[in-house]
This record gives sequence, C-alpha cells and structure tokens, in this order.
Amino acid sequence: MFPAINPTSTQAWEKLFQHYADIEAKHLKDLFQQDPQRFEKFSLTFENILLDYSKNRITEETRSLLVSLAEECGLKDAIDAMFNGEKINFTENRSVLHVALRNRSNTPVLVDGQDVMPDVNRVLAQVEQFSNAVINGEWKGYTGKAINTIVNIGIGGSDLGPVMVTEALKPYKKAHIETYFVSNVDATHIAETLKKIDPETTLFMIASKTFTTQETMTNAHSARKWFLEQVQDEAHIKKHFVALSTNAQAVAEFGIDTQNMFEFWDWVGGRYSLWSAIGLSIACTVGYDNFKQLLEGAHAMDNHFKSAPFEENAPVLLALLGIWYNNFFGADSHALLPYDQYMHRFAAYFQQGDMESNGKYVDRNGQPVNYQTGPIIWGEPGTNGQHAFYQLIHQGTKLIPCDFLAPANSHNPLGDHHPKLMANFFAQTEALMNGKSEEQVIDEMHQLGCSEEDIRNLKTYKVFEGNRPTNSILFKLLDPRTLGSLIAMYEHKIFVQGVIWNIYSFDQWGVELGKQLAKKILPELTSAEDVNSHDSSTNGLINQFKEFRK
Ligand SMILES: O=P(O)(O)OC[C@H]1O[C@@H](O)[C@H](O)[C@@H](O)[C@@H]1O
Repeated sequence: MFPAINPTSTQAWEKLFQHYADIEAKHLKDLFQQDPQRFEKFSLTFENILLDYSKNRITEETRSLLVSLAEECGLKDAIDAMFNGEKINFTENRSVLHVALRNRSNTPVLVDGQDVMPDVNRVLAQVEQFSNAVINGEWKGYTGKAINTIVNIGIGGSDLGPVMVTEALKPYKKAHIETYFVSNVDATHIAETLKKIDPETTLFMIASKTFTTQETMTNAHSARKWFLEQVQDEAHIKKHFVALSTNAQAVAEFGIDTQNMFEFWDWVGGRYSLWSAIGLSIACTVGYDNFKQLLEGAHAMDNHFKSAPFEENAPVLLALLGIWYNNFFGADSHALLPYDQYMHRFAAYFQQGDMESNGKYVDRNGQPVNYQTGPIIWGEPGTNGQHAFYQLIHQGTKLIPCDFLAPANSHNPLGDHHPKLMANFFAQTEALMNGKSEEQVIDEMHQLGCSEEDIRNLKTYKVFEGNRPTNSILFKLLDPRTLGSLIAMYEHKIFVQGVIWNIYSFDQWGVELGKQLAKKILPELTSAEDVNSHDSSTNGLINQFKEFRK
C-alpha cells in the first residue's frame, strides 16, 4: 500500500506556499507576453485530444513544484497499487478496478491472487451477444415482437453514466431503439415513462450494484406491477426484465431469472461502473461495437496515465492544477463547460464522480484534514451558460477555474453553427484570461460617442480584471473512443487528487445518514398520531405534511 502522507507536511507544499505569493501577483496576460513559447510549453496532445493548460496561473516552476508534490505523496506507488488490484478502497476492503473492465490488452489483473479478466471477458461477451440480439430483433417480447424500447431503472452510478454516454453518443444511436432512464423515486419519473411505452416491445433493465437501493427497487416493483397488469402472466417477465447487479440473490428474489442477470463485482465502484454490465443500456442503444470503442478509448487513457511522466500526463496535470487553485488560491468550485450539446450531462455525471469520491474530511490516517479537499463541480453546456452564469465567472468575487471542452467537428455541420459555437469557446477563454482594462473601456466608450459623464460613471463596471484560469480541451470529434478517453481522464484526475489529499476516494459513507433517517421517517408519515420524536422543525414539517394530505 502507498504511504498515507499529509500533503501539507511535504517540502513541496511549503515551497508551493511561498511560490504562490509570487504567482498571485502575476497576470496571465503578462505571462503570455513574456513567453512566446507558453502554449508549446503548457499543452499536450493525446491521440485526437489537445489539452491546452497554458491559460493557467502557473510557470514552469509551479508545474515542477506540483509534480514534486505528487511524487512526495507517493502518486507513482498509488497508481501501481490501483492497477495491481490492491485493496485501496480500505474502508470497504475492496480493490478498485474499473481499469480492468476496459483492459483491452487482457493482461492478468489479480484480486486475492485470482485473475479477474476471464470474468470481465465473460460478461462482456454476454453484453455483446445480448445487445446484438436486441438490436437485430432476435430477442423477442412475449408476443413475438422485437424490442424497440429500453427502460433503464437505476440511480446514481447506475444511471448517470449510461445517461451521459447515451446522450453524448446520440449520433451513433440505433434508429429503431428508444432508451429511457428512470431514476427518481418521485412517481412522476416512472409514471411519465410508462405512458410512452408498450409492454410488448419494452425491455426493463434493473440496474443496481447492491439491488437494495430504495429508489431503484421501488421503481422496479412499480414497473413489474404495471407490466403484469398488462400481460397477466409472470412467465413473460423473463423476456422483459433483466438485471445488472452484483447481488444474484436479491435479483432472484425480485423474480428475475439469473440467466438474465449481467454480473459485475464489488471492485467496481458505482460511479465508475459504466464500463461494466451497467453499460448494457449503452451497448443496446449505440451497438456493442461503439461500446467497445468507448472501452478502447478509456484503456488508451489508462495506459497514458500509467506510463507518461507526470509533467506530460493529462490526468495528473489536471489534478495538480485543481489542487493549485483549491488549496492555494482558495477556489472552492470547478466548472466543466462542454461546448457540445450532446455532452449536456457531462458535468452532472462528474458531480457524482468527483464529489462522491473526494467530498471527505477524514484522511487516510483517520484524522480530520487541515486543508481543503474536493471542490464543488458544476457546469452546463456553452453557449447556454454564457447567457446565465458566466457573469459571475468574469466579474464575481470568486475564482472559478473552468474546463472548456469542445469538438473541432460537429456531428451536425449545419450552416455556420459550429464556427459560431467555437468562436464563443475561444472568445470566452481569451476574455477570461485577458480581461479588459480601464484604458480599453474608456477608449471603447469614446469610440461609441459616450459622454464624459457616462464614461466617469460607468467605466468601473465595464472593467474585467481577467486572470481567470481555464483549461481548453479540444478534440477532433466526439466519437466513442474519444469520449472513453475523456471520461477516463477525469476519473484519473479524481484519483490523483484523492491520493494527494490523502483521503479514501472510493467509499461514500456520507450518503448513508440520510438513507437511515428516511427509513425511520417513512412509517411516521402514514401513522395516525402526530410526530414528536424529532427536533421541532422536522416534527413541524412532518405534521404539516400530514395535515395537508387530510
Ligand atoms: O447501484 P446501486 O447499488 O443501486 O447504488 C446506486 C447509488 O446509490 C447511492 O446511494 C450511492 O451513493 C452511489 O454511489 C450509488 O451509485
């Protein structure tokens, strides 16, 4: 196991702290003026992806100090530990092997001395065979009709990944298959979906690692009930319900034939599971070949992550830049801004990926940390965000490092839409960096014929400080391979940050308390008596809720 080091105790941290004082006083605009090679120095390409991180508040010294921090924190050993199947998810005593799910080179990966690759390949073959059968109509419903509708019922990691990927890969979607995702326990979600579908041609995928999650089980039971009301025969369930899970017993108890179960394992974290059987909805929507391309792209990024020197390693650099802003500049959030409508769920996906992984205040020694850990992740596609929240990024009081992501080629090359979209991408990153000085504002106002009084009154509002950092991630086309690489890049970024923050990134105890309390409250909502077992606010709310429902 790699050592548990408090990052603030390293020499690099101390040096970064001193170095920060220098950098804080520098403007990005000047850094560019002083160094014509800046773009070459601070950018890299990986296959068809260009990562330009030159618009960050760094110098070569910053990068080398950050790399030293990673080294002092034992990142190399940590990467090896993950890829070698060590139980780095200590609090659950599990390995962390989403990388094995896409290990296309098929080299052995051992957990407790046993190679997991034969199991991985077996389930992948099952996914291939099944998705082909659904897509080409061999898999028939109870009346002999082919399937044309998939409803994935799952939540969190059993929903967000497939939703994000099927949206991102819509241009690859099989035209005759419609896919819906139901996650919320709010009945509206399942009820509205059931209105649109036909039991004869619908396949439900019950996606749950544990097969105990309240929301998923409630939705699954409602779907089953609805289905049986239409078809009147339990024997038909096996043609219309499959399970994606690690829990065979619970699957059988639900009434799904374990023949129709697509297995995965406890060493796959929910938020890292889209590469596993949880990806069945992806394979059935875009075809197995595209699903395989997604895995290939992720595997290529895994190899890059494992072997590239830290100075040239995309996930490591993104992670280190994040730490630079989070821990030295005090930035508390990070925005993901894809300039691609197909990627509209990308930020939502990585909200779980990042915040559930690194939202921890206890370190790997069991001590509360004395430094900041995971940032708040948020974002929306551009250009929509520009007309909504960019004001705060440009002129607010908070520093918000942003990742801008975009394809050079659109799947919809309609008129001049894509050049317009990309002009905005380039303009925003340039504007955030350069800002606009008071001098420029005054000049512009003169040119517009503004009065001296107007100039005096308004100029300060029109000034942009700039010096707002961004990463630009430009890729050739949003194809399955590229998407796989991008997702894996962010997964590994999260891993690196967790290692440096010395926290356990692969558990999620913080979601348990609310679940426990909800279980306790549920029967109170239907009991006849007034509730008085909580604080006055919770009692008051519950009692008013009951009153409103009388
Ligand atoms: O796949 P399951 O077991 O139904 O879990 C769904 C989600 O459940 C949540 O409670 C967990 O915090 C997530 O990590 C998980 O992805």
